[in-house]
Amino acid sequence: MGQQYDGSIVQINGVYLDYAQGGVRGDRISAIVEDASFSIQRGEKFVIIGPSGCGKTTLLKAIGGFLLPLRGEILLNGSAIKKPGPDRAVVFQDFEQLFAWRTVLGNIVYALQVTRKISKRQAIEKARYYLELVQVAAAADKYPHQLSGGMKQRAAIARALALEPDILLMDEPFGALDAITRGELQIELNEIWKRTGVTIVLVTHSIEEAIFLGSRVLVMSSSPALIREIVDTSRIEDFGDEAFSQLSRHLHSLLIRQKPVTEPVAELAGNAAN
Ligand SMILES: Nc1ncnc2c1ncn2[C@@H]1O[C@H](COP(=O)(O)OP(=O)(O)OP(=O)(O)O)[C@@H](O)[C@H]1O
Repeated sequence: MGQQYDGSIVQINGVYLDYAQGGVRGDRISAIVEDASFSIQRGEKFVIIGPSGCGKTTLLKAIGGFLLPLRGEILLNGSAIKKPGPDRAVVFQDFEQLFAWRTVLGNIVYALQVTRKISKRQAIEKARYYLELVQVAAAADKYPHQLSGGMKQRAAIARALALEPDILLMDEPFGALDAITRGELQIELNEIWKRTGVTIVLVTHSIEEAIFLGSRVLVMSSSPALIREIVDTSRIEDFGDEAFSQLSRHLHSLLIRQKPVTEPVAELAGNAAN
């Protein structure tokens, strides 16, 4: 509204989000997300972190088009988002995202056939390519109940990628996995991102995961649900290095102590608000 399009893949201008119908009461607004403004660049891994219940999923839902802003606007490639679409594929935390009565391959072929005008042969070819990419090709003919949690998540990621969306929206995708599988999938997600260049918007509770996966990390606060800071984490490669620890302390202080750290992290973190 009045804000010029800045060329980014997602541009959020003064957005208020609420689940209540008619949440505006006179001048007062009771919103879950208040006055959010930021942009997500094409091809970045944009991570959203914040205390439980602060509105991370709500923000993701709004980018997905499942929830329309009470005020403000969300632009996708310069046009206001009005509804969900296959240009934004979603992966949830829940293991039960696949149709139980279809095989892994069948799940992906079905998703492709309802969203893309391609033949069954092309859909199978594409599905096999993405199953290979996320290293779950051996389970192509299995049903979801025959898979481990990690394999189900891989299959859900393959299905989302097969749609070749502009944006992959991921809501705590590894939150229900054991630590070892989670670590493996984090590494693989970085590899998949390097190979596909897809824009990823990912919600997590984990500071370590946010730094490891994110190009930038948006830190939200609760009550009120505002954006505290957007931190540049693009140069961090490894869990072990000093820069990682420094950013981890900085995010920890924003999230847990809710006050800025005194050490000079600004240079490292940068102020990446756009
Ligand atoms: N469908 C809904 N209807 C009404 N209120 C909702 C709905 N979904 C979420 N909320 C409320 O909106 C607020 C933000 O929820 P949201 O799920 O976005 O938070 P979150 O930061 O993702 O939380 P968590 O980290 O615990 O998953 C919470 O107070 C929640 O109770």
